Amino acid sequence: MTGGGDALAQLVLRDRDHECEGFGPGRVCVRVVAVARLPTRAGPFRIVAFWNNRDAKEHVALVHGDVVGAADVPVRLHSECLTGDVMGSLRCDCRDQLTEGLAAIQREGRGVLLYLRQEGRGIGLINKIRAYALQEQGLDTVEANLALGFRDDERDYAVAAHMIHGLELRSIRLITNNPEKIRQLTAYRVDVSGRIPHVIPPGEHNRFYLETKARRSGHLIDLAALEPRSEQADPVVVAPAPGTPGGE
Ligand SMILES: Nc1nc2c(ncn2[C@@H]2O[C@H](COP(=O)(O)OP(=O)(O)OP(=O)(O)O)[C@@H](O)[C@H]2O)c(=O)[nH]1
Ligand SMILES: [Zn+2]
Repeated sequence: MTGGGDALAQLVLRDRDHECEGFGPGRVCVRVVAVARLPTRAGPFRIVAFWNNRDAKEHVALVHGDVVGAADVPVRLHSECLTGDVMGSLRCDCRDQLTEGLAAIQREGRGVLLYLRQEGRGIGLINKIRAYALQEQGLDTVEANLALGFRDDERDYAVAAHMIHGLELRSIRLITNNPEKIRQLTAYRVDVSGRIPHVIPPGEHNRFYLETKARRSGHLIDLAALEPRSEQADPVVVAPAPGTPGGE
């Protein structure tokens, strides 16, 4: 069965009364609370919903193949980006990273994408839009966060680590360019047995953003080696109506 459904369903039963000392400074503890099939454009997944004891954020895992109890499982940690993931914003590379992350897991034949509700690298949607406004005045992404009184990256991966332990992944190959994710997960006792690079070619609007990630935030991205990508290349889904611009 796609997604190792039975083993995942068992986790819901296992976690009914789960309570541990928690992970990280916030002592966050999560429970697997629901599992269902999720056919996607990228292929078949199962979606696993997690409850946590600290806030109302509903984190989920998309699981493909048999992963419970497995080693060297490809794992992508995706941080929520409403503007990119949902609206197709070209200011960042998040939507392409999400699509490519799911595709990579399908190619590998198994894997997990954790969709983490860490909008704006943990500062939230309103503050991310404030940061965008500052970037329009010439600040880069790091400077904008600092000007708002935040660290350049407020994300903590304790919840992700607990989710990985909750799925009983023995070791993971992390799909990322961000060494901080590997550092934090390792500190939370996740066995990171390898790294799979996750580089999206730059487009016109996000080139400076990607350069800033490489230059200032330590991401392992060699932009010079990448061919530029043509943006807005998503095929239209609905054909223009006759009589409208672009229509018959
Ligand atoms: N504060 C802030 N957050 C942003 C900005 N642009 C994108 N984000 C957020 O950045 C997060 C994605 O993180 P990235 O730094 O792109 O990538 P990463 O996940 O750290 O690294 P990889 O694993 O290599 O992809 C999402 O939560 C976005 O909402 C920005 O200009 N300012
Ligand atoms: Zn984004």
